[in-house]
Amino acid sequence: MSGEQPGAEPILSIRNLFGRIAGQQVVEDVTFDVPATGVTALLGRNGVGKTSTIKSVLGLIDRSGEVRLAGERIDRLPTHRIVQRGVAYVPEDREVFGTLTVAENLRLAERDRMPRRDVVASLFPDLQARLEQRAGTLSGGQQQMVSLARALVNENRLLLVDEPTKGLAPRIVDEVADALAEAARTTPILLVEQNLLVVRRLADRVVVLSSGRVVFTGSADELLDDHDRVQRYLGVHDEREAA
Ligand SMILES: Nc1ncnc2c1ncn2[C@@H]1O[C@H](COP(=O)(O)OP(=O)(O)OP(=O)(O)O)[C@@H](O)[C@H]1O
Repeated sequence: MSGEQPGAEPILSIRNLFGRIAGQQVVEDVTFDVPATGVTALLGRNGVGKTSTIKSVLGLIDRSGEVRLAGERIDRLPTHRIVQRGVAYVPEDREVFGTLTVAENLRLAERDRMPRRDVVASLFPDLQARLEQRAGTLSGGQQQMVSLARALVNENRLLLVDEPTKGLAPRIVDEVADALAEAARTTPILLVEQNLLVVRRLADRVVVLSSGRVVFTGSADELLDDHDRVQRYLGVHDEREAA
């Protein structure tokens, strides 16, 4: 957890964001900030629009509204320009190149002149032993490590990470959370996460969506300590049930 400086400029500022998929409104007038340090968790029941919100920020779906990265408007930029400005995306379902090796997957992601291979090696020692293995033959947890490593090999200003622990065994969930905690020491993260134990461990702030709209913003502890709210917004009693 980090102490946010009061009044510090947010790394991401979202105002009145709308997103559409196939003519359907899936993000409706969403407004929130991501502070310049720590982890902000984007929460909500299945299908409320968490992934669509991230995709709207990145310009991966049709969107309107105002999005600023450290004060600079990015809502009219194409996705590759947003990524070039230092926004990394770790999509849901990993999306590694299955027929390529781990090393090839990592090399393709290198954007900086001095890629941070040492950071990746120390965060994911297991991958170092598997550099020549085809990514499609890795376990789900190992593929998630590749997906995270592809983001962390570059220096970023913001990480957008979508459900990184989905479907993983508890021990692997801990490893992924360890890597995110380490990454968050230097880079702010907007994290979509269903596992509330992970949210409790990593997140400073939470933003809760319902039907494409923001229904709660506040500290992670404020939400998670309020079991009625957790039940109402997330459909589970507490973080143990959600895990
Ligand atoms: N490609 C698509 N075509 C049509 N509808 C879509 C598409 N992708 C998402 N949607 C719809 O948009 C809405 C928001 O989906 P989204 O994936 O953003 O929700 P989510 O909160 O991330 O859900 P989950 O937690 O289940 O991943 C849902 O009603 C979903 O069915």
